[in-house]
Amino acid sequence: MAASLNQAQTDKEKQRAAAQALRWVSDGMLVGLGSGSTAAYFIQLLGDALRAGQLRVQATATSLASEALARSVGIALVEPRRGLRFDLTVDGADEIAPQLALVKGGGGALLREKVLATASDYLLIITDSSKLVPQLGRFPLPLEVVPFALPWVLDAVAQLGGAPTVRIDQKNAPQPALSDQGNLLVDCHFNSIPDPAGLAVQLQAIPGIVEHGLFLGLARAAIVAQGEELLVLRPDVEPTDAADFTKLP
Ligand SMILES: O=C(CO)[C@H](O)[C@H](O)COP(=O)(O)O
Repeated sequence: MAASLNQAQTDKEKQRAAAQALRWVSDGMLVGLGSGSTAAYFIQLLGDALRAGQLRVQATATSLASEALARSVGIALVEPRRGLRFDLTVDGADEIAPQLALVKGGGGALLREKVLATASDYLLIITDSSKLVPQLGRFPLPLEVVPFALPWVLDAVAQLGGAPTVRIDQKNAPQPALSDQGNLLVDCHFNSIPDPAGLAVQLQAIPGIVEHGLFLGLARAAIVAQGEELLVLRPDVEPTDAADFTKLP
């Protein structure tokens, strides 16, 4: 695992991962745009490439913030519709464990992120090295929860050992943070998640949880910047130097 980095080093890694991801975008693709700071770097670079006439793509974003950024950099957006599938979705992550098991939703966009990941032929994750973990659970697992169901969801998650807390809107404390869909966000402090698939089944069975932040079996590859290295991680494949790839592996 990487030594801890300062903010400037982390930002540099995020930018390098995002720049590599741009090399995997082909002309004419329909692209899903992720959320968070690493995805924002990618959206900006994609906008640069479009304005320079190097690429033509259309996109859909996983959050209102990413949608606004995409518009501002000149990316043509398509609305959700039946039959719509994405060639590639590029998104960040809060944790990456072996086999590309992920925790996502630190930015509260987990529902739309999972919708687009599932509607994509290729989910590519881009992160700095701090996101690599041997096991999921150190980062609090986010849930999107229907407000009416909150008390019972908190009881049920506490019984699973998740030590749930309702996320606060930092700009409007002590008001709770709301997702783009107007739902509440609950962060679950499991500390370690030895059986992510089993936990996902248990969470899906709790009424009122609209979505959880475990992304299992969805990512096809992750580009992880680690200092000067750029690694491509894939399930069941040894990490590879990103320089070996100029298109989707
Ligand atoms: O899941 C997410 C948002 O819901 C983000 O992808 C995740 O929080 C990573 O963010 P960042 O790139 O800022 O580290």
